Amino acid sequence: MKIIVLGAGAWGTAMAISASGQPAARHQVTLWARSAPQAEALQAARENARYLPGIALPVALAVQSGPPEALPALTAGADLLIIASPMAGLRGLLAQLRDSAVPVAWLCKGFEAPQAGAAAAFGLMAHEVRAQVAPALRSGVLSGPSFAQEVARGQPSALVAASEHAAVRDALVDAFHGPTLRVYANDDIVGVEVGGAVKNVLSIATGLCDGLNLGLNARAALITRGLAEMTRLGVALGARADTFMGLSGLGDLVLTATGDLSRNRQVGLLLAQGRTLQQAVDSLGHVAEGVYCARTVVQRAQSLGLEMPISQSVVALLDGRLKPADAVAALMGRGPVAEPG
Ligand SMILES: NC(=O)C1=CN([C@@H]2O[C@H](COP(=O)(O)OP(=O)(O)OC[C@H]3O[C@@H](n4cnc5c(N)ncnc54)[C@H](O)[C@@H]3O)[C@@H](O)[C@H]2O)C=CC1
Ligand SMILES: O=C(CO)COP(=O)(O)O
Repeated sequence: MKIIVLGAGAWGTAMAISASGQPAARHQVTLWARSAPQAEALQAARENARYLPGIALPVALAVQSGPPEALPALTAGADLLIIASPMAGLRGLLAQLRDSAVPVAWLCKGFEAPQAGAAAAFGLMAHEVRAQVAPALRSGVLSGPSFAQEVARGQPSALVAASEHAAVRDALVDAFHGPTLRVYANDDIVGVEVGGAVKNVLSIATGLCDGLNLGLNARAALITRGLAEMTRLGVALGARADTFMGLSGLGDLVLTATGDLSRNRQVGLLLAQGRTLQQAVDSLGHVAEGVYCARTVVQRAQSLGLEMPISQSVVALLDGRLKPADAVAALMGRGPVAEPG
């Protein structure tokens, strides 16, 4: 297959390495960076020293750059396009690809920030952005528990490919399923996207919990009640409940709530140490999507009449309305609730 990965951060680079194959070549893969100097640095070092240091690019992996306006021409002969930008870059890239006949999948996990002058009062899921700017595109999402460093090193991982189009799901399985990476198919794109977005907010909460040394009981309670929150929002938005017991729900939540490679978890750990949000974000050098989508998660829940107490506490913390210890007190001080619920 001819695959073009748009976005040369940690995750785009890791997925390009995985599809390209090492040592045996698998697919014909091009990694596109929006900045020419970044593409030149990648090409010269054959390594993404800025975003994924210490991992060599496969010999067969091509690197390109160019203005986004050139993407329709660059991508015309491909079999599959992968958008690997943060959520903030999705709308612009989809707009460039709106007339493409090539299947497209995005890797970003979050809700888009509310757009100035938009009809909707709150931010959108990725497939809702696609419906606005590229309604004819055949598209989907690839998500699930997957730290870039581990996938790039060929350590065993599993992902979920979600799309309403069987052809898109099949293209993603053909492109990425292999000896070290399993790709499961799912037609519940709402569930997979909600799982990928909300787990980022919950990872900030568990980072905070661990940074405050609240203990393993507290972390298990946060993960479990967080999963209930995530499922409640997803089902209200049209997802199937069982999707949240899969890779992009429980799987990604467990990974990023407990794994120190998670940038969102790192934000929580740093806030617990008394760093400001700005200091925490600046020290990462990578995007932590939970910081940008937490408010939207809560707004969408409130617009549906739902409570998401953990996510609401994260928003209050990010906004500076609550100090870490007060966020814990607010959660523990809630009245009794029946389970499941
Ligand atoms: N790093 C990981 O392990 C994983 C990340 N993801 C998701 O993938 C997305 C990207 O994450 P990373 O690659 O880790 O981020 P990163 O912070 O390592 O790199 C972001 C990349 O996107 C580029 N970029 C930023 N704004 C852009 C725009 N407007 N248009 C085009 N490109 C733009 C940057 O130049 C940079 O190359 C995020 O939504 C993240 O949640 C998903 C699974 C795993
Ligand atoms: O989504 C991820 C792994 O599945 C990466 O999580 P972070 O963005 O928190 O690093």
